[in-house]
Amino acid sequence: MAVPRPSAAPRQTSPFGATMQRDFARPRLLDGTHSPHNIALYAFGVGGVAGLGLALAFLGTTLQWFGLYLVALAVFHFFEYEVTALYNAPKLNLGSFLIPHGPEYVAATIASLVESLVVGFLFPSWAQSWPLLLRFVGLALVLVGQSARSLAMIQAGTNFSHLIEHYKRLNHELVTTGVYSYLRHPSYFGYFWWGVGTQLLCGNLVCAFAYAGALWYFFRERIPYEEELLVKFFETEYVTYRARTKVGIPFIR
Ligand SMILES: C[S@@+](CC[C@H](N)C(=O)[O-])C[C@H]1O[C@@H](n2cnc3c(N)ncnc32)[C@H](O)[C@@H]1O
Repeated sequence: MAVPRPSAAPRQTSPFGATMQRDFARPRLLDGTHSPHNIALYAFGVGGVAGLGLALAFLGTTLQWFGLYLVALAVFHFFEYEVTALYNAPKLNLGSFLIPHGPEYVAATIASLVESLVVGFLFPSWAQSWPLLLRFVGLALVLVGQSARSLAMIQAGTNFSHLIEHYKRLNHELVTTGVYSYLRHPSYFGYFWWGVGTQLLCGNLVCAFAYAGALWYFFRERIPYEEELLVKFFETEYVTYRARTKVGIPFIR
């Protein structure tokens, strides 16, 4: 999850990196990347995860809470794509689904499944003793986190990008209104609390701490790096804006 410093001439890579560059000026759905086959495949994947989650949750299985996590996961990825399609169409490509999301992300999802399985089948009394209140706190965090993230993407519009931009585009404007008037990184705030919330919802004590730690470390590295670039882009305008806003992730200022 380490993020290179600007001085290290960073280049962001992603399984979709090359496509992302190429797609920038193209109309969506009219190129090979957005072929009906590819769209169908991704929609099937997201829908399948949501369906599996709903089945686990509502058929009263041992993995019922993990099932709700799968539903939250499917909703998250669907919104990443759909909000980009509606509010940031020039940057839309299949990478907008944010699937896959990197090896750490896959490992985190598997870890959550493993903990849910171990606790559910080997220590069922521990699973039953997990306070319902904590599950509701988790659900509330998932809802707040998802809303903050989607709202940030909507309000930032074409100023939002899934990858950090290293050069200022002519039409890149500093967003300081709406949710950005309180939080200067609302999509990161949302993702952090959403992630922690999913594990409280599952009743996964180890993963709740592990997710909080990993996400905290990731954003503690990423935010100063992104802000260094934003100061270069917007100079005193960003410095002033930074001084009057919060991050909303513990111990990151
Ligand atoms: C993944 S988005 C995250 C945006 C923001 N950090 C957040 O959490 O909502 C990263 C891109 O957003 C841009 N960005 C971040 N804050 C911004 C702001 N207040 N106004 C305009 N662009 C911003 C950065 O230049 C970067 O290319």
